[in-house]
Amino acid sequence: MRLDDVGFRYHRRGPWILRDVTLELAPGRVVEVTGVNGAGKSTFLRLVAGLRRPRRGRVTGRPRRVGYAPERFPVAQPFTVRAYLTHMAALRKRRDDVIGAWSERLGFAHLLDVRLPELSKGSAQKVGLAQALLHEPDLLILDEPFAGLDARTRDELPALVAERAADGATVVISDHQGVLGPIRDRDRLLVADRTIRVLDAAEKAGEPGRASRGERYARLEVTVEEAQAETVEEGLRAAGHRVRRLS
Ligand SMILES: Nc1ncnc2c1ncn2[C@@H]1O[C@H](COP(=O)(O)OP(=O)(O)OP(=O)(O)O)[C@@H](O)[C@H]1O
Repeated sequence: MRLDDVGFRYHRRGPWILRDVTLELAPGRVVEVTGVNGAGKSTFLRLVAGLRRPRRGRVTGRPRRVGYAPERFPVAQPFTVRAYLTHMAALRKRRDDVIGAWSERLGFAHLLDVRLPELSKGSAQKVGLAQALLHEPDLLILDEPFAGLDARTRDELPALVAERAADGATVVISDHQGVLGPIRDRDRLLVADRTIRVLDAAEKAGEPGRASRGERYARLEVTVEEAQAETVEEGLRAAGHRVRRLS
């Protein structure tokens, strides 16, 4: 799957959250998405999942079977866990017995008859994971899946992710807590300065790649008329500079 020159903002006149995003997400790879709070990781994952459409550029080659677990599973629904997952399985043309298998594996089988609003954060997270996994998606997207999980499930997750990838799926995950550590062979993307770049294997998040090769940088503050801001910003980016818009 590819993203070409993708740009996104939530509102027509709102600030750009992501711009000039060009990258490929390959089958069979685990891709970790890093970046500081508010950088745009969740927004990127929603674009990858197809829940948001880019305002600019194109997303092509998205696999048909997509599983997406949001950062917070929406519990404000009047169903039991079993009824909810039965519905999700039917939507995805899977038999009910996948529910038993996933609830055992993720350790919430004893909660199948509890209503969603009554679940703890961690248990709700597990139900969110189960609905994303039960149809064996070819593109699996997990937004901070480790938040609130108990240690047993947290330890199980890297294996689960590696299994999907071994099956040929692309797995894209934002991970604040470094739980993906056991998966050594993974790609890493850094969301920063309203765009996304691939991190070198040795590079740490937050360190500009070229600076680590000993180049020197200067920071300029440039003031332009508002009507020209976008053109100037685009011109600077096109010339290869890193640009951050302040207002
Ligand atoms: N639905 C929305 N409408 C308008 N702006 C939004 C919406 N969702 C996110 N944003 C804005 O987009 C920017 C990026 O947010 P996003 O949630 O993608 O970042 P993040 O890197 O996932 O952050 P965190 O690590 O805190 O979850 C933020 O400035 C946020 O306020």
